Amino acid sequence: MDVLVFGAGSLGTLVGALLARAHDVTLVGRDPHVSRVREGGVRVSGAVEARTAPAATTKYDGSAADLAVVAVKSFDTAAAADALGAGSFEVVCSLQNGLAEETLAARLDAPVLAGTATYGARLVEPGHVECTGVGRVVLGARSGGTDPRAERVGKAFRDAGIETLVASDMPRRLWEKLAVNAGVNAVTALARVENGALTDDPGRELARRATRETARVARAEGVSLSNRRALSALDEVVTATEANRSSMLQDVDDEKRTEVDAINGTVVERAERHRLDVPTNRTLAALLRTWEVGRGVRKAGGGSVPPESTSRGESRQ
Ligand SMILES: NC(=O)C1=CN([C@@H]2O[C@H](COP(=O)(O)OP(=O)(O)OC[C@H]3O[C@@H](n4cnc5c(N)ncnc54)[C@H](OP(=O)(O)O)[C@@H]3O)[C@@H](O)[C@H]2O)C=CC1
Ligand SMILES: CC(C)(CO)C(=O)C(=O)O
Repeated sequence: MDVLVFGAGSLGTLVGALLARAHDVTLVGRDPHVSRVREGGVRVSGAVEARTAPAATTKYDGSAADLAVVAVKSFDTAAAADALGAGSFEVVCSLQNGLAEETLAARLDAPVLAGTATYGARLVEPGHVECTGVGRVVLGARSGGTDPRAERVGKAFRDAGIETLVASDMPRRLWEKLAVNAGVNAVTALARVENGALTDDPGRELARRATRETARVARAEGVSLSNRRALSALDEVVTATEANRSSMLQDVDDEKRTEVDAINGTVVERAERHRLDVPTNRTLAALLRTWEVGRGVRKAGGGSVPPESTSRGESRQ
């Protein structure tokens, strides 16, 4: 398969380097990383060890490929879609957090698959990515059900030794991941703690509230995600990743823009469409946006301050 990986940062470089064990891969990223990959390939260390030599470029020239994997941060999704619009692909697959598939599908002619990744990745230096944890890629049709293109992409990932599941319930899986990220990422980033701190109160209860609210919004969107399932996913992730600094905490550590808009911000925005109140997500989003404005990584005025609590509080099903 010819594969284009758009967004060769931590996750894109890991997935692209692993895919290059079985496929022709081109990474689209930034210098000096791209120059280093061109000179000496990619070194993968940590939980997976590999050395591969994908092609790399800083500017996508519109060449066709069988598959485009999108791995930019959520706030760059629309720009990535616009750049990819110059090319032609049998299929495009996002591995980003949030609901990026919707943005891609709205802007691209090519069919778009939904995907999630629980592999951990960290770009150590140009040309060198660390796999901080072997997880799994789950992908499938955006609206659920089966899609032969998803089967082909799943096989391509497995042929390259990437743990991959092709699923027929992607809407639920995307919302379940969003519900976990809404709880874990914002709370750990604001409290500056590893994920394991959410094993105990008060962090545990705060994360659970954000997760419950998200599951409620998912159901309003027609996605079958019970509170029990979402909370059990939250517990599982907190236990399995207790030593992790969440991706949002890492962004805060590095004083970089976070994915708050795509995570808690999306929950708030979708809740408003259904006239639901999600006070915990609203407050977490406002605090993170306040931090972003304060650090100068976000323009002032973006996002609203939460109104005083209303009587329509979260349900506790
Ligand atoms: N890292 C991880 O372990 C995991 C990440 N994810 C998700 O994957 C997504 C990516 O995360 P991550 O890899 O950590 O993010 P990174 O910031 O490390 O990687 C994104 C890369 O894409 C580059 N990029 C953005 N736009 C362009 C462009 N137009 N042309 C070329 N390069 C571009 C960015 O460069 P620049 O910064 O200079 O703009 C950056 O190097 C996120 O949604 C994240 O939540 C999911 C699971 C695990
Ligand atoms: C699963 C979790 C919460 C692991 O830290 C994650 O997805 C993230 O940090 O973005």
